[in-house]
Amino acid sequence: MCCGLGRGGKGWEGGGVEGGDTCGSQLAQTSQLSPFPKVTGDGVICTCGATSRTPVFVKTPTCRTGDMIRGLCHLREADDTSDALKLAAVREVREKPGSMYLTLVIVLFALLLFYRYLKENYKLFIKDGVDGPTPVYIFGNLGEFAGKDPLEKFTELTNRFGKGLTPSIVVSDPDLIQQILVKNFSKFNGRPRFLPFLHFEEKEILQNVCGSKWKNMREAMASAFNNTNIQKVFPRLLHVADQFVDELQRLVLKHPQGFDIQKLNECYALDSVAFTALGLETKAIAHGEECMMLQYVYAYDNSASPENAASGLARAYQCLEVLKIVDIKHKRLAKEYFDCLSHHMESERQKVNTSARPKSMLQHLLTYNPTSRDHATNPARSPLTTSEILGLTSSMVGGGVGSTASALDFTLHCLAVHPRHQEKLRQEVLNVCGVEGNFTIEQVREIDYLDQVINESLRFYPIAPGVARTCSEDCVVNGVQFRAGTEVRLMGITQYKDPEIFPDPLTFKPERFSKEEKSRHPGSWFPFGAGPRMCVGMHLAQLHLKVAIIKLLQNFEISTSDLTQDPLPVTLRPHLSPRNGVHIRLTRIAR
Ligand code: HEM
Repeated sequence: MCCGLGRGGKGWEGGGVEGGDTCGSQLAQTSQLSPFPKVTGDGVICTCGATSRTPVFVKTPTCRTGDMIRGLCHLREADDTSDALKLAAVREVREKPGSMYLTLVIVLFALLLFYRYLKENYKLFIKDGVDGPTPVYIFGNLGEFAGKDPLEKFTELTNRFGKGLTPSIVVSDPDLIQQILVKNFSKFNGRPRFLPFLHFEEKEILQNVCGSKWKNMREAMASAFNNTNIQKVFPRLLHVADQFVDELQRLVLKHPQGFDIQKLNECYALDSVAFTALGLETKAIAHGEECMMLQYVYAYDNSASPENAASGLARAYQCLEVLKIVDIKHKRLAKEYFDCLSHHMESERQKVNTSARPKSMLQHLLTYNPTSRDHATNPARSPLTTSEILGLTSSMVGGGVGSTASALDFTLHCLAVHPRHQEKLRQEVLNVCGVEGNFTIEQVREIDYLDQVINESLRFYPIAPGVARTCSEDCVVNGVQFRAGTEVRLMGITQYKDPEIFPDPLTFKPERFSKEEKSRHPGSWFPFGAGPRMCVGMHLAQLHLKVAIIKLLQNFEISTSDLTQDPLPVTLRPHLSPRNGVHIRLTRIAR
């Protein structure tokens, strides 16, 4: 076990998809308290002007940036002033030697207090017996992550400090993971802030809320994603998948030597999530990047991505949330996007009143009304407010689009570079679903090997390399001390490459997920999270992936192109995504 990484900078947790942040609860705790006692009053010499009585410039910690700049300007002015003024200043200082000394003593005392505070804080993990890299005051272990791939750094730290606990606190022990996510969920039910630049409406999304509000919203959302509702929206999914295949056909004619399929996958993910879950036709496949909703998804993901330096810093230092003002594009798009969702929600509300049965998850939410009996047994259950429904609607787009698109990217890449597995899968697909045309949801669920291929792709390229929770009360789990307020990161990625859990981990072997070989510790495989807060859209997501893959395999052979890179270079946006696109070549299967 180890501890003490500086928080922020590099990290991942997207649309509910969490990852191994470069984190450090030591730093987190440092930043929660005001670092300096406020030192003002007569005779205190500072750059703030307001409290200064003399032209002597000493930077005190109470100064804000603006004040500092102003102070520095004063200093420059002072340099240029006449000797007479300088003499006057010196005289004034000489006249008040007592106040000078007093100021110095106060400043030194404040510095001493601050140093002791830091020292105590940075001993926290040592006291609790949690081993880890030595943190630097203020910056934690942030420096160790500078210019490095955060996933590789986490793996290196796990190797250095063993499986168990690593920074802020990162857990990679299957038993402890299971305990935290499932059995001790009541003490670890919150999720750390992963979107530093939230705009007003985004605060109500499921990924961000906690406590009884989360419980009520989650129950409503879980009931909207039940099996019956998923079955009802299945024909819509087939419809979007047909558009996906039509567009592929066009791209194959235009680029017979291969093309980058990443953007089209994003469009498919948005159109399918929006049409099935919200009953909204976004038409991203038709309009591409001109689609406003797609632009919003990019901006939203970017605002949580470590690729975005401003938000990376704001994740590390909460006070830097002010940098949100530079996130202008995201702000503009968030407004347009929420206006569009509100408008759609109202029109769906009209349809609910006129049609007998809800047809999308959104319509289910609009009619969600826990009975008074439910309310008596569980007071957290209450009808949803309009802004909660809007928040849940947005959770589906924010949580579902980027992650589904990335999962499709990686699975198609794996099929392109492993033609033998692709052929085996195609044979199963054709046997069950036929060589062309539509199929039923039951047929989709029959294709076992499809599950295995998707799981193995998620193991190779985990969209969510880990998930995160916040500890709500001091507790000891499996002999390990957790303090209230600590952020706990549960790492999957280190286990997915562990030969003791997944033998021969660098080989793509879907069969390791077959029923015969499946038995493994539940805390060592959780691509959709685990416990009460796991991905609420998992079943729908799997269906989206499967339908696209089936349609594609019915129509095309997938192979590599000259630009294919294997393994695929990846990045965090904030979930794991291909960094330079997904270059494949498709060949139409002749019938
Ligand atoms: C392959 C695609 C997907 C992957 C890999 C994925 C993965 C995840 C993960 C790892 C979490 C965090 C779970 C935890 O903290 O234990 C999560 C949360 C969430 N996901 Fe997904 N997800 C996918 C698709 C979807 C889809 C299609 C939707 C909705 C339509 C969705 C909606 C959500 C929501 C709302 C949450 C937050 C749940 C909560 O906080 O209660 N996800 N997802």
